[in-house]
Amino acid sequence: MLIADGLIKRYGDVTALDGFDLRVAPGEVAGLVGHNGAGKTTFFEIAAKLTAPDAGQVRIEGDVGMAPQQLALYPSVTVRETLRLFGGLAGLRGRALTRAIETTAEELALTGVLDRRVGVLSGGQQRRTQAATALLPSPGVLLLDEPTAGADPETRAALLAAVRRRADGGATVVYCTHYLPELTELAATIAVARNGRVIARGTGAELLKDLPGEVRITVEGEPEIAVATTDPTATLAALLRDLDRPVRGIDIRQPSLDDLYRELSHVR
Ligand SMILES: Nc1ncnc2c1ncn2[C@@H]1O[C@H](COP(=O)(O)OP(=O)(O)OP(=O)(O)O)[C@@H](O)[C@H]1O
Repeated sequence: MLIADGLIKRYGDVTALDGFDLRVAPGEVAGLVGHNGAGKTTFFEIAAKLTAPDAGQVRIEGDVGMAPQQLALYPSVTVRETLRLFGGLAGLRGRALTRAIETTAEELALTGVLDRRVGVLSGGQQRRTQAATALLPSPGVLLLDEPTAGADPETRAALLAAVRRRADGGATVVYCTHYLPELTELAATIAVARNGRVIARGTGAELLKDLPGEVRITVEGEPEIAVATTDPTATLAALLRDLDRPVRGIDIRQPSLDDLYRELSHVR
């Protein structure tokens, strides 16, 4: 469980967090989205106790595993040594540590590179190694800051599956991304951050409920008609009733997470 309550964090005259609240339950993946500078990374740093808030608090049950946005790995040691180090720091020893390294390497497709030095790995392999350091000890709380940035589709799929598996095993996960379809794949709830606060929170369906979709109709000899509506079926029926020319095409577009994001961030 993770509860952040009224976090405030200032850097000089920049207010990075301005009353940031977030509650995430065990077994839940909360997708944290928001514009550059919204305060997501600052929240992670406070939750992981890397920095202290000026006000407010974070309550966490269990250990924290964090994959920071910037790769933070030692280039001159092997992947296996890296995982040994992080697993050891999390308290794993002996056979339990060896088994955790093997399982995590397997699920993140790192088995073939376990004995290669981190510095010679591809960007995607380094990304997976970074994620593995956080996932390996199966911590109670996972903070993942854009873990799939620059990852190819296979890497992305492996990472998402591994994250979902940890949540299904009871972990509390906060997953930061600018790539919204990932949140659907993760069956994540959503927290939208803006200017240092969480301004919308819920499941995708809850947040999309009041957002308009669009109905488009092409009628012979007329320009296309496009109508924004929260009730596409009723709107379509009304439009069809009033038309006296043959219809050439109908397109109904439901609102998407991208629309939600644009609406809430006012990025147009
Ligand atoms: N150590 C720091 N010193 C000064 N300012 C900082 C520091 N860390 C963050 N900030 C500022 O705080 C604000 C929030 O930054 P933060 O990195 O938390 O945003 P973010 O939502 O993670 O952005 P991004 O999507 O770009 O990763 C920004 O204006 C940033 O410049």
